[in-house]
Amino acid sequence: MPAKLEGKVATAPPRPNAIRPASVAALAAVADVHLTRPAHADVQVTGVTLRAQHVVPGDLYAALPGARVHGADFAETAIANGAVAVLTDEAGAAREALKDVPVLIHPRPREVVGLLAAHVYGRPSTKIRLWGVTGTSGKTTTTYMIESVLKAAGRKTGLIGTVGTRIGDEQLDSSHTTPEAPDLQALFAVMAERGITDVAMEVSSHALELGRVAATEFEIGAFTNLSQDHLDFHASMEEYFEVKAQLFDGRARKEVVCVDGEWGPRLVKDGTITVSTTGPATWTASGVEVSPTGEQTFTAHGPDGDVEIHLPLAGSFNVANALLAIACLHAEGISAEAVAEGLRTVQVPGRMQRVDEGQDFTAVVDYSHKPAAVALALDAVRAKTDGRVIIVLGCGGDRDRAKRPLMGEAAAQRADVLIITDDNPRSEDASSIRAAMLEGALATVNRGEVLEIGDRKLAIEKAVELAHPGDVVVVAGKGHETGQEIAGVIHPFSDVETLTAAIRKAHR
Ligand SMILES: CC(=O)N[C@H]1[C@@H](OP(=O)(O)OP(=O)(O)OC[C@H]2O[C@@H](n3ccc(=O)[nH]c3=O)[C@H](O)[C@@H]2O)O[C@H](CO)[C@@H](O)[C@@H]1O[C@H](C)C(=O)N[C@@H](C)C(=O)N[C@H](CCC(=O)O)C(=O)O
Ligand SMILES: Nc1ncnc2c1ncn2[C@@H]1O[C@H](COP(=O)(O)OP(=O)(O)OP(=O)(O)O)[C@@H](O)[C@H]1O
Repeated sequence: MPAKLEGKVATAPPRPNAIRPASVAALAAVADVHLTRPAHADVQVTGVTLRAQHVVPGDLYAALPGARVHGADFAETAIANGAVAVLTDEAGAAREALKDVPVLIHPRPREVVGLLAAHVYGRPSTKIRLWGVTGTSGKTTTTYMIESVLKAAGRKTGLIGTVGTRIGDEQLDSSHTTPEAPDLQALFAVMAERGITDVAMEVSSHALELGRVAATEFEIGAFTNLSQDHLDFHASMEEYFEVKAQLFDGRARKEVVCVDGEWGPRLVKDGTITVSTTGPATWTASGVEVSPTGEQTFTAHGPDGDVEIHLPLAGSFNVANALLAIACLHAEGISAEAVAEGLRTVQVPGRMQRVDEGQDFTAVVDYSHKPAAVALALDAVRAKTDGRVIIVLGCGGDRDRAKRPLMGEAAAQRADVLIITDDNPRSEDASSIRAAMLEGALATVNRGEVLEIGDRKLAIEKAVELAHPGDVVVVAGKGHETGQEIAGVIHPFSDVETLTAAIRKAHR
């Protein structure tokens, strides 16, 4: 019985026009894998994909063993869509559906799929300059900063990350922060084909662990910070760190590391460029001033002198993100003028984004969905108000359960009103997620009151209703996202739109 295809399938990623076909025999040699049917050695492969629904004629279908299903369960669909060869493991190769196609067998096929895709698409990462940013928080923001400055410097840029993918000014949706290896290699090839010279990209720990950035050469590897997250996927913080550290094992020609906190210093070796907001480093900042609307000015001190920075983003952590971007850009010879200009105009959707309907309190949407980020976001708004801080906060389902009480704790310690609500419960019972957050919130010294309102729209409306003049309402967790995933179905939901509507409805 062929497996049931998933209803929710992300849009197929773009493919390059110019393809250099490779024979399955050549691919078997590249990845040093066993080819089951040498009689088919000349079959020509023109693309690679690991999603059966995205196969186009001429593709190698990578049927990977997954945590939920085996890719070989979808081989019939892949072949019907035109797959001419399959990469899989021994178990996959035994499937009846594969009896007539050439099969490349590897004990861990995920490890070689990136290499094969890079070969088929002509090693595209060597044709562009890749700026890779990893770390728990700040990846999106730092890549947006790098992209904005590179544009100001006249480069043709691409961007790959959580909010979306950009090829020049064309915007595509992202289903992952870092795409799967074949999609990523195809994307690099498309970007190179369209004359993109520089690509700022987020490198998630999932990507490093799952080989999504195999056969990818980075010009710059940058590290923001590490705090608790994804402990459903990584066994411990130490393992999580070791995975992040893979970006600094020779894959990048230049390494730039934020050494604030305990983890960054462990990545420093001879030649590492460092940045810090708290101690000595190659790049430091001084004279940080915050305007009433949260914009920041500061002086960045680097090896060749100072750069005056005006940043339209609130939060002290954005000074750290900016320093990291500045250090990367300086290492690549980008002028101080372009750095100042690009940072002066940078905008990052859903990150400390203000919603201003002329109301008498401040309203902010922020993508903070990790305990450390919640703490920093609340500290940042607290520093700017004499009023109360009200936060609407949830926690995702089917992800790191250990962080739920810590999210509740971080918020309850800092907010005058914490409204615990839902945020992508996915397949889980939303009330049990809220209960775990509540447990953390009630186990600490609360600054104020804690409410529980599951319905996110009602929770946001309640926050607006409770706000007094001069207060700050923070709607945290979803940032730029446009949907709420409940029981496998994505319901349209935007924090910015909901907050805007709530303020208008309340005539504030
Ligand atoms: C832990 C993780 O990342 N898992 C990814 C992994 O899942 P898996 O190996 O278990 O695969 P599976 O779903 O069992 O499927 C097995 C094989 O069958 C294929 N298949 C499966 C179903 C189908 O209908 N058709 C089909 O072809 C799949 O493509 C796959 O090759 O491979 C799948 C196929 O690409 C991914 O969808 C899946 O991402 C899951 C859904 C996910 O949510 N990942 C998140 C956590 C993630 O990667 N996040 C990071 C960033 C996190 C952050 O920084 O906050 C990211 O880079 O996005
Ligand atoms: N350097 C930083 N240190 C701590 N918190 C940060 C930092 N930069 C951003 N944040 C917080 O994290 C939130 C997400 O920021 P951003 O999207 O840039 O991080 P990210 O690493 O891309 O996150 P994700 O991996 O979840 O996509 C922000 O809204 C802010 O609250």
